[in-house]
Amino acid sequence: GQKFMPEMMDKVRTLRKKYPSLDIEVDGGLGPSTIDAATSAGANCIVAGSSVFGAPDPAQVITLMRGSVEEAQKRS
Ligand SMILES: O=C(CO)[C@H](O)[C@H](O)COP(=O)(O)O
Repeated sequence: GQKFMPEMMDKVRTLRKKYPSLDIEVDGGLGPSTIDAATSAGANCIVAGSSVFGAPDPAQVITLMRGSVEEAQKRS
C-alpha cells in the first residue's frame, strides 16, 4: 500500500477546524504506529489494508484504531 504521508496531516487539521462534523478519511499506511497522527489531526474514517490483513490478530488492530478515533474525538 501507499506509505503514510505525515505532511498531509496539516491539511486534515485545517479541514477539521473548519468543519467540525465532516467525515475526513485518511488512506495509506495506517496502522498502530501511524494512527494517532491521523486521528489527532482530525481523521475519523480510517482505511487500512496491510496493517489489518497482515496482522496475526486483525480484530485487535481494528479495535486499537477505533479506540484512537474515539480518544481523539473525546479530546476535541
Ligand atoms: O484500497 C486501497 C487501494 O486500492 C487502499 O489504499 C489500500 O488498501 C491501503 O493499504 P495500506 O493500508 O496497506 O496502505
